[in-house]
Amino acid sequence: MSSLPTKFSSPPLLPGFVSALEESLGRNVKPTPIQALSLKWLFENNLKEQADGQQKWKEFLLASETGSGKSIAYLLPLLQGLKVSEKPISTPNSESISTKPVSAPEHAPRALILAPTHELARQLSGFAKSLLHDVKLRIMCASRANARNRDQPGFSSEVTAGVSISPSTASPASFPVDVMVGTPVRLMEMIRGRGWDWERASEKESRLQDEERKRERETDPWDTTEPKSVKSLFSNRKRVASKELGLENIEWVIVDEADVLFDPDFQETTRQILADISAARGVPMPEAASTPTSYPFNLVLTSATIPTSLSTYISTHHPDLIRLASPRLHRLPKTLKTEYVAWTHGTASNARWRDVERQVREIWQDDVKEASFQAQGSNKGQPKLSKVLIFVNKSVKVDELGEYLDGKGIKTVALTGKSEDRKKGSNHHLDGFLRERGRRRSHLRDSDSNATALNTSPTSLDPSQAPHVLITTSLLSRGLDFSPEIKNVFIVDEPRNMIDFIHRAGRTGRAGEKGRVVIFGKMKGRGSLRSEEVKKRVGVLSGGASGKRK
Ligand SMILES: Nc1ncnc2c1ncn2[C@@H]1O[C@H](COP(=O)(O)OP(=O)(O)OP(=O)(O)O)[C@@H](O)[C@H]1O
Repeated sequence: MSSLPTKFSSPPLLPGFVSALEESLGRNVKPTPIQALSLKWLFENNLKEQADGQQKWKEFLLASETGSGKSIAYLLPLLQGLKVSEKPISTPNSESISTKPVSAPEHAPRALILAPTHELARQLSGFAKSLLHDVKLRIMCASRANARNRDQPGFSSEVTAGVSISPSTASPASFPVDVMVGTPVRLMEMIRGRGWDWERASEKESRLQDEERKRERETDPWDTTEPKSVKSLFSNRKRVASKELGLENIEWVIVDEADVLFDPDFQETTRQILADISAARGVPMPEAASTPTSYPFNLVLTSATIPTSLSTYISTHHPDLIRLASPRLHRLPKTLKTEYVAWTHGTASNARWRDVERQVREIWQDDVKEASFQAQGSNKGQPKLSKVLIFVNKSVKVDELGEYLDGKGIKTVALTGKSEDRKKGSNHHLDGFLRERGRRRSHLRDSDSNATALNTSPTSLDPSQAPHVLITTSLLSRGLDFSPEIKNVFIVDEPRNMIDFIHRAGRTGRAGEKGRVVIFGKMKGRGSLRSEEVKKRVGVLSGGASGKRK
């Protein structure tokens, strides 16, 4: 362990990556434990092999607690690997383009990043882009917002590093994409050809992604067995449109949130994509192989939790995969405090919502007290109130709670798999809740007065005008890097299992910041045994620290 790198330095990293990291995360940024492991094993070894001319395809698992920086842990080796082996970009007049077959797919990236939701795909592509201010590579998010109109060729304004492509000037050939980020379903659409029933595909994707809908059966809340597989997403589809994504150039595949993407719901699609890439690169995979699989590309899986299904998949198919795990895997981040709140008005929905409202208001009262204590006589104006992220188990409860709080003058964003806003493909429905990183933010940090002026207009500070509460199901519990303004996560319904709990709780207390998880439950009398059990199990995840009961 002593030989693990303790700083990001160049070399081995290209100087542009070090400056981008410092710009985004601060001058004295140091690798987190999982990043140190990845720099050593994934990055340095790769360089050595490159130097010896003996490069082999690698398989890695990066496993560490939520908010511990797994994205950078894989992005650095990936982006540098692509940059170092980059070939000169073709110009529009070059031979390679003029001889390109008319039917060739629009994009032939060198890397794919798979994520379970389009919100995460979009955030990851933005995150990768923030590392590419100086080192230029092209990132594209394969979200629906970028999909071509069915009747109109061309593609819409897109995310690239350094270059913004607009529909009028965009030519995939003149701006070849290096990294494509997307959900398995959307990527499959691009690989196999869109047209195999777009509407049904999107409906099914929403259904798969909405944990509440796929797990709305009564189970032991601590049961981590996965739900039954759904039928193939692709069996009955017509393929009419041409393929948008060529796979023959792919050298890296990252499977983010691998435990979800290899669970029985997604596994078929994920593995189909891997098999398609393999075949495109000249190594067809035998059908229904339960034997070890060697893909002709680097494969990196990441996860904050390793359920049995993922572990079994890895042991069966990738016995040589190198597992890099941080010491705190399957623990809650150290900076996360857990608290328990008893239902005081009974457990019927409306009674519960009153307790939830009370807790939200208490947090804001504390914020006001804290702000006035800090201001001490100086007139600093309206205080900034914390944002609260609330998880419930069912979509119908998301809507109910949203309506209740809105009725009480607390503006909310209530999101389920079916929410219309999600279908637009951008992340605007999460504005104010997701973390913003990159040049703009670090510039704001350098000039606090400007930041204050920009972010604290009276309307944006007023929770009856600007949403300070986000309500959702487990749908948004995976991978999203929420703003540090979300200091409180409420777990209103009993968590279905500990894996689900870890991911929900882990939306706060990220990157060493303080966070608080409030777990509601029946704390006395009949039905309180469940809460006792929850408390015990959460205590184990926190390293034995017991939470406070109100
Ligand atoms: N070395 C570092 N120092 C400080 N902050 C960091 C560092 N590396 C990453 N971060 C920040 O930590 C936050 C969490 O990172 P990231 O989203 O990659 O975590 P994660 O491990 O993937 O979490 P999850 O399991 O929830 O997906 C991000 O805001 C990221 O910018």
